[in-house]
Amino acid sequence: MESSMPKMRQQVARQLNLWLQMRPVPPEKGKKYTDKIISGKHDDWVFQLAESFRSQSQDLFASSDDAEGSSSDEIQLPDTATLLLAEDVKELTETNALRKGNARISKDAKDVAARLGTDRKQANMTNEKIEFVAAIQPYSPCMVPLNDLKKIKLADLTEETHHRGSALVVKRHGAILPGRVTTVGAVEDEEGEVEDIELHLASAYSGEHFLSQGQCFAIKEPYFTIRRDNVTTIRVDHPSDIVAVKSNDPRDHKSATEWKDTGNSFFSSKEHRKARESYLAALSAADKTEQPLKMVTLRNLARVDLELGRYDEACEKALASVSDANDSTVARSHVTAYYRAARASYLLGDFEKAAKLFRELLKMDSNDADGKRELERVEARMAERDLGQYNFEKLTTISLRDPRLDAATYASRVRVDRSAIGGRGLVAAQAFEIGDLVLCEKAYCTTFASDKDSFLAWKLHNGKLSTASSVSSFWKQIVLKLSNNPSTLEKATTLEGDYAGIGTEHIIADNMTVVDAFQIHSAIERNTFGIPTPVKGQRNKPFGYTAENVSKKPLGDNVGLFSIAAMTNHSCVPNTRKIFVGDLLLLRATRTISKGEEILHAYVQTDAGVQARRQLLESTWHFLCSCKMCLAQEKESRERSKHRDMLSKRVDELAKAISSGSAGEPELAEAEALIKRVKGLYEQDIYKSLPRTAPLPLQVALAQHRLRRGQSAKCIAVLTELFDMLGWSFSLNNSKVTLSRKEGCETDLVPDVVETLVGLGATQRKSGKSSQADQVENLARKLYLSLNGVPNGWDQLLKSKS
Ligand SMILES: C[S@@+](CC[C@H](N)C(=O)[O-])C[C@H]1O[C@@H](n2cnc3c(N)ncnc32)[C@H](O)[C@@H]1O
Repeated sequence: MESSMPKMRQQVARQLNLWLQMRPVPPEKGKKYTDKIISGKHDDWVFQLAESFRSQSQDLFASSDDAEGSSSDEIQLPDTATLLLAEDVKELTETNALRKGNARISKDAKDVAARLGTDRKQANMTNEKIEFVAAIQPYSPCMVPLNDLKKIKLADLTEETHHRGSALVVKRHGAILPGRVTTVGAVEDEEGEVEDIELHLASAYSGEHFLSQGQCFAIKEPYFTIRRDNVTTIRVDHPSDIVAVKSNDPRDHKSATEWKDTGNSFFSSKEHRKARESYLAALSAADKTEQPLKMVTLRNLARVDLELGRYDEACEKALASVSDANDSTVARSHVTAYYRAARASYLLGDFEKAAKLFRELLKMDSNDADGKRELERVEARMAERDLGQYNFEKLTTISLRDPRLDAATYASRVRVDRSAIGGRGLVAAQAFEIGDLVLCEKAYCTTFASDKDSFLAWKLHNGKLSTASSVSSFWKQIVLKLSNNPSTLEKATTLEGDYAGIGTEHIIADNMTVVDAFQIHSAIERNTFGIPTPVKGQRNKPFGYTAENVSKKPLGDNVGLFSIAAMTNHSCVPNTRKIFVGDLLLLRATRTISKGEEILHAYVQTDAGVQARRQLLESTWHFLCSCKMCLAQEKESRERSKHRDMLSKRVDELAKAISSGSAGEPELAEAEALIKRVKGLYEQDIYKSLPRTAPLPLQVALAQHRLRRGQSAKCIAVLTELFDMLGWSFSLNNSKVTLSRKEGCETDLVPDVVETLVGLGATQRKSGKSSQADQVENLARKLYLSLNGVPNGWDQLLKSKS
């Protein structure tokens, strides 16, 4: 173990370095932390890493807050759970190899309980550590019903294996330690044998419930293994591997009415899972004569399923409750049932069904205010879905309070097809102009760092320690959402990943949808989008809102799954730019796109060097980027790019001087010469129409300067050259204004360019050239939209320049 430590440290340092490259943290700070890890002053180097991440995170936020003059003491560190290290995994594999075929050693129940008590104390003591998740060798969930499995006992667990074809029936023994990543505890079987149990991420929701209830449950095809501390344990990773078992306890024998009433009181106290189980028990206890009771219970079940996010079932149960004519309160209860079924359909995004059900409801009671309001809501979603009619101003404001927006997906302008670049791709179903909305997609699932139940975890996967992020809680959320709503399974199961798992099949066993937690993990690794957080006082969009009412930036990332946008392949010179409004992802065209052309966006920041971009693309998405920009930059001599980098300092200095008004004629002449020099350092043959951004800051400053001086013609000349450098062909003469480009780019255009155009339009208007002014403004508006995503702030910008 000792000998491999330096290597491991370097690996971790590399990972951390890569991560830091992508963050707004000064390089010297990043280096400090990676050096610490490499030198490894303490034996427990991972603890040191966690600590350095902690301080690094604080520094990160301190540095962003400093700029705004606020304090960093607002940072909240997350709770913790399990620590499982690379070395442990290696050690485990070795120990397990030794164990194979040996008999399980019976555990002393008192010892287990005592150990759990100690663990609890330790868990509390280490409450400030960042959690670790270890992705183990994936294994399949059980796909057969409990009745088809052979019942075994704890004493039958003899090998470190998955015990396919068997099931254990157990209940909790002693305390449990619920964690966000892993819940540990002990279970006992009928024979009084005791064994440890670990419920990991996805299985924690269902498992914790059974454990905390002390209720009997079955573990299908139990995975018996050895923990890092050499303790044997049953490990559960898939939620559907845990099944409730009917209790034989006479105290649990109640009438259908009693169960229903119990369910109602659990519902009142917001104990929704317990309420659901009670209603289910009521349904199985009810006999044929109790039809009205069954109908009421079904409606109540639909209500609790809505609360639990189980929309498929909520809809089904609500509709099942309207089939009985003997119900004495038929009319009113049918309205309630339709309302619940319609709401569930709405929340599943099935607006057709929702509208149909609300209309049925209004036929029964045309005055129902809730029904009317909800039907209007559905119709608004349909307009968004069919016509792309969004009120982005309003949505942006709402998103600052609650990023999960009530909005529909608009995807009719694109289709999924085979791609010439790789696998499937998103293709334009129509032609687009610069700034056009190509796609607006509502996330299937999101985790925001500010969510109450979001947590951070360092992830250990295939021996590599990857970034600390909220993706772990996202994984947990998404598996839950898929299990709860089988009709939405393909939102994640059809996505590309490294581990195929159980594929796209809908498998139901014991009334539960089987979701392969490892398959989903693999799919989200490749397909998750990071969503930027608006930070107080910082523009998180080129022009857009400043996030005045966001008081602090929470620790961690915001992530979302957008299944349509996930089909988009990458290019470093993409034809769309992505912008987020809450949990909506917008793709705007950055150049004209023809019908049938593949839609591309940039997975990484395109202003990073070609090597850094390629490295990141390869490590996360496993492909070598061969877009035009990568090929050009690969061909270019390093001397030329180094030379440009050297000149960039002077470019920035001069740009600053010109913008502040302190530059005189000599500086202006130097600026013009420098632009020519930098331009000459790009090889024309290699770059052709690709963006060349090195002189951009100086060109922008110069164009603005000319405009301020009222030198419109000179301003137009600078702008024409600037656009040419960015790969655009721009022409502005007395009769016509045109702008077009062959290649797109996500990060080349800066807001200042658009502002200069707006200013130019205003100058033209003042000098009586109103038709030309209209054209310039129209063009500026398109660029504004392509850059900003939403029209917010455009009117103010126009007014400020007029
Ligand atoms: C988010 S998915 C995009 C959709 C994917 N092509 C599919 O069929 O599901 C990302 C994966 O697409 C492929 N991909 C994306 N951009 C690519 C590119 N420029 N060149 C080659 N493969 C690419 C890689 O396999 C990558 O891991």
